[in-house]
Amino acid sequence: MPLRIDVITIFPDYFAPLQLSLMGKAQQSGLVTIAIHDLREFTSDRHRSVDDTPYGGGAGMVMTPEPWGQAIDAVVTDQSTLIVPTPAGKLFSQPVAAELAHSTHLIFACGRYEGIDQRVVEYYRPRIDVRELSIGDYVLAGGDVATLAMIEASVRLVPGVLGNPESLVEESHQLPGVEYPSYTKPPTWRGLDVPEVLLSGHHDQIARWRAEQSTIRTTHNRPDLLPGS
Ligand SMILES: COc1ccc(Cn2ccc3ccc(-c4cc(N)[nH]n4)cc32)cc1
Repeated sequence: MPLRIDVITIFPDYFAPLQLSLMGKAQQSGLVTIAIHDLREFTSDRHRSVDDTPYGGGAGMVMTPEPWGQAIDAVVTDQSTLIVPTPAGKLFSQPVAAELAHSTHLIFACGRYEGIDQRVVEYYRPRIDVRELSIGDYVLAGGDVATLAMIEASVRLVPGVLGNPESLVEESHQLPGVEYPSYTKPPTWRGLDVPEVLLSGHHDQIARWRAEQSTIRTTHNRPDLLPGS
């Protein structure tokens, strides 16, 4: 059963990259189907408006609920998971990507302006799985880039999408800490040599060196990922 993804956005062109590379191959292979929907197709006024002023005052505009209700109703089933990117959401992570990779149907609601009227989340929450997700503690201009990141991180975990599933085992965020540094040819580049141990053929020494390098890198860059932190 392929993973179906429906993306609802006012900027469909943001999702052209999903036709390229691994994401494109995943769709051609039939493992994943991705459909992009323009929210403005679900408006009913002459100006195809999707936003209005916020109740309670405040800067900016808020996206009105009805176009979202029409758009989500057009694709939702009882198997759907509705994902709403937002700076206020739970943090997206590799474990969350793995969960999404094993879903049946994902609907991404890509907001803009200051976000989407909260009643959209409130309306669907009793009916289907709804997840408000952040991709990090910084503020984007909308949910589109967050959706691209979450789709890429999740689809690459769909069984069969990655040619070599072996590469999933060692990568960062699956094992404690971050991955060790990588090197390839040439053995010397602008006077810089590849660490000798990697050319030695001693696989247990290489494994030990890589584990040490992972700990050094994690301690320096991501002490929060160290065991017991
Ligand atoms: C209340 O403050 C703001 C609220 C929203 C915005 C812009 N914006 C509109 C929709 C939307 C969806 C997701 C995100 C987002 C997600 C992450 N991790 N960073 N930024 C940002 C979004 C600006 C400010």
